[in-house]
Amino acid sequence: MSDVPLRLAAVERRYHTEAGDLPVLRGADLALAAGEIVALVAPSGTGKSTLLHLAGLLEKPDGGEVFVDGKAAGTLSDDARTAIRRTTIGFVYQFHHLLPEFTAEENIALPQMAAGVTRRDATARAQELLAAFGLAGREKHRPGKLSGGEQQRVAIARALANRPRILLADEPTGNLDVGTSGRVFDELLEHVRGEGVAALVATHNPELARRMDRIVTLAEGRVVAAG
Ligand SMILES: Nc1ncnc2c1ncn2[C@@H]1O[C@H](COP(=O)(O)OP(=O)(O)OP(=O)(O)O)[C@@H](O)[C@H]1O
Repeated sequence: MSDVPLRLAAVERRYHTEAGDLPVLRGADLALAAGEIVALVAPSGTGKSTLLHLAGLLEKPDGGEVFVDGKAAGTLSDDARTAIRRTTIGFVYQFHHLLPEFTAEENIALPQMAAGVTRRDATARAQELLAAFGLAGREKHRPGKLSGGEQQRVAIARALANRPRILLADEPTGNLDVGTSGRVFDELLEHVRGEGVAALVATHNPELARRMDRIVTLAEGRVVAAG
């Protein structure tokens, strides 16, 4: 295993629009050390989601390379990229994207079963995570029966279920009221630190950003250090 679970090297991404080419990332470099938690704080429209999609191997860069655990993603087959997304990377979004017809426990067990874990072990891990997030007793609830904060806790637990080395989060508490957001965010950080996961977390909230190890921003399509 590499000591640098995630590295972006000279990554470029442009979108083709009716008005012409829109260069969003223009040689972005970023390395996450094992267990390091980095905040990505940048104005709207500067490319935070784009960078997270590339880091998560959901899209391919137009130039440069993304390295996951030292492996150049561009050299991998689609199947190998999918396997890395399942086992090495966890994702949390602003909206929870839980499956409404499944219980909290099943939502956390299913991605583990997709990665080859037995139902029994996946359910045990789901229960352990739900308890760690203060949701013991809510295992059989469907997402619609949970509060916004509880839904987001389940989504975070799901992202950690396969013990990823990397967590990518895009405004993970952006949909919650201020008080709940702060609490859920602290729980996210506690569990990410506890499990030694490297994390890249996009947020508009400077107060939440300061709780992380380091803050970076985007300027002219590149990653630069922020205050
Ligand atoms: N699929 C696409 N096609 C064309 N343009 C796109 C596409 N996706 C993003 N863009 C444009 O690229 C730029 C960066 O978008 P991105 O979503 O990465 O920004 P962001 O920093 O995450 O913004 P926000 O903070 O508002 O979520 C924006 O100008 C956006 O309009």
